[in-house]
Amino acid sequence: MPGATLPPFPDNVPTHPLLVVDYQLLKEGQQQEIDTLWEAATTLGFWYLKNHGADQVVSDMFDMGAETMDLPLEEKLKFEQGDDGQSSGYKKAGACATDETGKLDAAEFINVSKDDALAYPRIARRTYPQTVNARMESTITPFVQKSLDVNYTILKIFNDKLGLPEGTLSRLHDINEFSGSEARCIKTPPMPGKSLADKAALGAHTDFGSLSFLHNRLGGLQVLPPGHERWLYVKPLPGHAICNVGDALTVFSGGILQSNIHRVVAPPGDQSYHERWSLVFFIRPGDSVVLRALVEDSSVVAKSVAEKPDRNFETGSTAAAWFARRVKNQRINNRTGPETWRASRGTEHKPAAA
Ligand SMILES: O=C(O)CCC(=O)C(=O)O
Ligand SMILES: [Fe+2]
Repeated sequence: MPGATLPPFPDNVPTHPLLVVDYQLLKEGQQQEIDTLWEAATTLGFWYLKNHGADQVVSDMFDMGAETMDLPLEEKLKFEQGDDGQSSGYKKAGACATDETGKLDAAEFINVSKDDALAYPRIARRTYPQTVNARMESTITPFVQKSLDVNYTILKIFNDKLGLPEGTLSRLHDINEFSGSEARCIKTPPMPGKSLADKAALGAHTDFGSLSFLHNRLGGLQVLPPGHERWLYVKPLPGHAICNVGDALTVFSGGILQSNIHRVVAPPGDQSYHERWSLVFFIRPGDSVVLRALVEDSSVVAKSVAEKPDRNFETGSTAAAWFARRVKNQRINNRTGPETWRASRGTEHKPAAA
């Protein structure tokens, strides 16, 4: 259960340290903090964020997740995301592949679209289980608003660093346009003694959108840092969110911002005997936005693209199509062979494409 006493993260497993960024100092415009953020975002693309002020609403979201996952499976399945590439709704464990061979994932989750959270009680995109509706105004909408605040603050800093005209990145993430932005609460059952390679809770991937604001209690998240051959755990730190860059920002910035590959495996050591809960808010570009490097808007981006002639930042895809393609091709019901998994990839397995 979220909030239960959990064994500590063991100190004998390989971890990757992340830079720590203080959100309050970012808000105050502290140059050193802005530079730390920039360093993290342009190298590994992952960092810890502290002093974000979201602890209470995160805890409430975990309660919402527990109430939802406690519903009978039959009830949850009425709200399944389906096989057409729609992300919002419930995803049962085992609905998605985690690799080319079609090995199944172990995580169930509930995704709530920011469009529904902000429009409630009007239905913008779809309906949800009653546990979600009951918490929409008290918990989910405040979490979405808080997460948007954090993400827009970071996007504004990236906008300046990339030398883009003021407001460019926020316009590409127009709050009033429908988008794939969503809140996700994930539950993974205990996986005691499971070999890590044997059971990925979530397969290796880059995030589809722009920025992810992640909260977890147990280990299990791993990154494969650029140039490394070994997966390394990211240790959860109390009160620290984990933030990471997604594919859309890599493309917009012409490869300056890094969207790094990651996965979720069984929590290490004694933690593997416990359910794993995590919570993410993903900000993604507006549905109509075409994913391409912003070369006309920034000489910094244009220079980066010119320096990477082997990479193609013209995806020819809108954010909506990019997102739907990736979601759809992970669904096991759509699998025809290894090509389906490959068709679900973003910037991670096709370095030549982005
Ligand atoms: O659960 C985690 O720690 C990470 C989840 C994740 O990578 C995702 O949902 O995209
Ligand atoms: Fe992810």
